[in-house]
This record gives sequence, C-alpha cells and structure tokens, in this order.
Amino acid sequence: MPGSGKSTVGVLLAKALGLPFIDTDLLIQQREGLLLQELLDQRGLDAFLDAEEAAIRSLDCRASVIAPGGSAVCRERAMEHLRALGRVLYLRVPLPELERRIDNITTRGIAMAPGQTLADLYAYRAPLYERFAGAAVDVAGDTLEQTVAAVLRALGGRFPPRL
Ligand SMILES: Nc1ncnc2c1ncn2[C@@H]1O[C@H](COP(=O)(O)OP(=O)(O)O)[C@@H](O)[C@H]1O
Ligand SMILES: O=C(O)C1=C[C@@H](OP(=O)(O)O)[C@@H](O)[C@H](O)C1
Ligand SMILES: [Mg+2]
Repeated sequence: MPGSGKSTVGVLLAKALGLPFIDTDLLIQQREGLLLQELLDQRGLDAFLDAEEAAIRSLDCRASVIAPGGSAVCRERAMEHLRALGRVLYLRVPLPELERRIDNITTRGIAMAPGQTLADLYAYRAPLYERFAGAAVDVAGDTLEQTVAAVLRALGGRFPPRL
C-alpha cells in the first residue's frame, strides 16, 4: 500500500546491502516528464497505471532493491515482471497505521477513483499484494530500522552478489 515504507525502507535496505536502489515513482516522472499527481490529473487513472506498468517492465536490473508504487499491483504484467527479476516482498501495514502516515492523500498521486477511500483501496489490493508477494513482513508499529532488520530476516540472509 502507499505509505507502507517501500521507498524509505527500500533505500535503507539498499544501503545495508551495498546494492543500487530504484524507485519506480521517480522513473515514471522522468519518463513522462510529469509529477505523479499531474499525470493522474491530466491523463487519468488508466493512463497512469499504463505508464507505471511500462516503467516497471522497462527494468532490466539484477542485484538491486526496487521500490515500486503501491498501484503496481493493479497491473498483473508489471507484477509478473518484478517476480521475474527477483523476490517480491510485501510490507504488510495495518490500515490505521497507514492512515496515520499518509497526510497528503490528495497530493501524493494515489491511483484511486473519485470517492474511493484508503480503506476501499486496502480491501481491494490486500489480496493482490498477498498473491504476488513471495514473502510478507508485518510492520505494526516498528521503526524504520526494525523494519529493515525484519526485511533482512525475511530475505533469509541469501543476498545477490554485490556489484
Ligand atoms: N517502519 C516505519 N515506521 C515508521 N514510519 C515509517 C515506517 N516506514 C515508513 N514510514 C514513514 O511512512 C511514510 C511513507 O513511507 P514511504 O517510504 O514513502 O512509503 P511508500 O513508498 O510505501 O509509499 C514516510 O513518512 C516514512 O518515513
Ligand atoms: O498506491 C498508489 O496508488 C500509488 C502509490 C504511490 O507510490 P508509493 O506507494 O511509493 O506511495 C505512487 O506510485 C502513486 O501515487 C500511486
Ligand atoms: Mg514510495
């Protein structure tokens, strides 16, 4: 989900592992020349999801940490590509914690239809996150450092060769 910690924990994880870090939100903005919210406002939800799928499927990296956006799970081919690249890990955060973290829901560029709530998004997407992830880490009240440690444990200490 948005706010689960993919970008923040991801960069700390990459640093701990000595690996490159890719945040697909930044890749989308570079490819499209628009901020995420502008992309959503100007082209609409489907075009945003198409741009996100194209950006993710353009990745051809190994031995890297990738933080996709929360809506990557809305495009099966994007998720299948991530699974082909490596291990997919779900940061499972309770909805109340996400609601506490996200104070910019209207400007963050979240891929939701008008009138949809974060709870609607959670109900729709949680089964998809569970389906596509090879493993999940429960992040209930943990600090960033505790989450990074939990992710390292979930990866079982078997890491790709450092570059
Ligand atoms: N384990 C955590 N504990 C406390 N705050 C966190 C944790 N993980 C992320 N955050 C905070 O939640 C917010 C969203 O994190 P972010 O990495 O942008 O999430 P995502 O990329 O999944 O949307 C940030 O303010 C970040 O500092
Ligand atoms: O879940 C979502 O709908 C989205 C999450 C965002 O990324 P984060 O998950 O890093 O916030 C970004 O990709 C876009 O705003 C859509
Ligand atoms: Mg992010």
